[in-house]
Amino acid sequence: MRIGQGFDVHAFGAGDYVMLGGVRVPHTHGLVAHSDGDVVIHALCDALLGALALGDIGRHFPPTDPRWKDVGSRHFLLHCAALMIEHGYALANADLTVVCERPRIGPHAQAMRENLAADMGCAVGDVSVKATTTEQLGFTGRGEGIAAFAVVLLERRRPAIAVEPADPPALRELVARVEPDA
Ligand SMILES: Nc1ccn([C@@H]2O[C@H](COP(=O)(O)O)[C@@H](O)[C@H]2O)c(=O)n1
Ligand SMILES: C[C@@]1(CO)OP(=O)(O)OP(=O)(O)OC[C@H]1O
Repeated sequence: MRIGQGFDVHAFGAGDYVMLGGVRVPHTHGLVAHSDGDVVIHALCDALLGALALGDIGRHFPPTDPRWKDVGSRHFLLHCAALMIEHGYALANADLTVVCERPRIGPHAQAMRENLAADMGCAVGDVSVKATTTEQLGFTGRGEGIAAFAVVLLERRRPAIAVEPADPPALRELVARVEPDA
């Protein structure tokens, strides 16, 4: 078994929605980022990479690389899930906490869980999405941005297989064809 944790922050900027867990959530602001700014997925990617001791999201997708400009973060998650499979691990469970005053996360948590589970090739019941405010304290409390924490546990459930870096549809096909309980 391997454990990993991840943390990310993005500041609010211009816009009228935020991407969180692959869900487009209407809001009074957007998130400033090189990619789509999905702070939930970035924290989850870092937790997966941390569990595998493979560095961090910026090592795999440098924020200076124009290829990742405005890219949807589910691409990054599929890549990390493929690395997990390549190294012979499956997700036991993931537990995520989103920290912000607004937007409210509760109404969107189930849709986020479904997206994240689909991208990691696991059951929705293995992915938890929680939220909290910081009681108006600190940068999240002042409404300056969103923070997210992720913890994952990986189980060695299958032999390692070779995975070539690939486009999102190919990564999705790879994740889908590996049964969660295989
Ligand atoms: N952005 C958020 C923040 C919180 N929630 C939900 O509200 C509950 C109470 O939050 P406190 O910070 O006052 O403890 C929390 O447990 C979440 O269920 C939310 O949906 N979105
Ligand atoms: C996701 C990446 C992609 O270039 O950029 P950002 O969207 O700015 O997000 P951040 O969490 O600051 O950095 C990680 C980068 O890999």
